[in-house]
Amino acid sequence: MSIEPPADAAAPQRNPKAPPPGERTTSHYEGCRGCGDVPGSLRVRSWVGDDGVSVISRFDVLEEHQGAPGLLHGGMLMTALDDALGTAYTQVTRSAVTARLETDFRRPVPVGSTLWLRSRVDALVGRKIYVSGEAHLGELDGEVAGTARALFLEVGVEHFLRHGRPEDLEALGASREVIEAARTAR
Ligand SMILES: CCCCCCCC/C=C\CCCCCCCC(=O)SCCNC(=O)CCNC(=O)[C@H](O)C(C)(C)COP(=O)(O)OP(=O)(O)OC[C@H]1O[C@@H](n2cnc3c(N)ncnc32)[C@H](O)[C@@H]1OP(=O)(O)O
Repeated sequence: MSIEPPADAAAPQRNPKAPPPGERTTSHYEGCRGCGDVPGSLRVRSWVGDDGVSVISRFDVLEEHQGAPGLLHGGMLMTALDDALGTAYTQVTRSAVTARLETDFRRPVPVGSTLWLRSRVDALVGRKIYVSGEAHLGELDGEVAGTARALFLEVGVEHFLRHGRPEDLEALGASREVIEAARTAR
């Protein structure tokens, strides 16, 4: 399925409630293995870009992220890109999940390096959010190690209530009655 935004799609507008340029973005979920502060997380950190719409993210590549000897696992790079692109859309719209993520792996990434990612929303069409980004080696204008394009689909809170585990959602403040009602809803 294509994830090319329609040529006449409206340019995304910045959400006035989003943090200002330069400010650190908050993790969308503390338990996230991309950006949460939990064991096993890649600990991707993000900041709002100078234009107030793009997002800059940092990923420090460690031993535990290897795929081949001394080199970053491709799936880990995809996780970092998914998270960075997901953070970019939260600057302009409500919650959404990744429907499709396309990644090009352009350069091997050595353990011990830092990746700087830049991501932005390209278009919003109904529930569809088209996002793209690049991962640069060492600095923001460093060599491009990977590029990604993604389609996120906006979902309501009922998506997480219906498909998620009750104990995780209760920890976020949802009552058991609300969770059960959402799980049994058609
Ligand atoms: C008290 C509770 C509080 C909870 C708070 C939670 C806060 C969280 C907030 C924010 C999260 C940010 C997270 C960012 C970072 C991490 C991102 C991830 O890892 S997400 C996990 C991985 N992704 C999934 O698990 C999706 C699994 N898939 C689905 O659930 C469905 O497939 C879904 C929702 C994506 C779409 O299902 P449909 O039934 O809603 O929609 P349909 O009808 O299938 O598609 C709508 C349109 O989109 C196109 N479409 C769908 N999938 C496509 C694809 N793969 N490629 C191209 N087009 C696609 C279709 O062709 C259709 O297009 P036409 O309207 O006909 O033009």
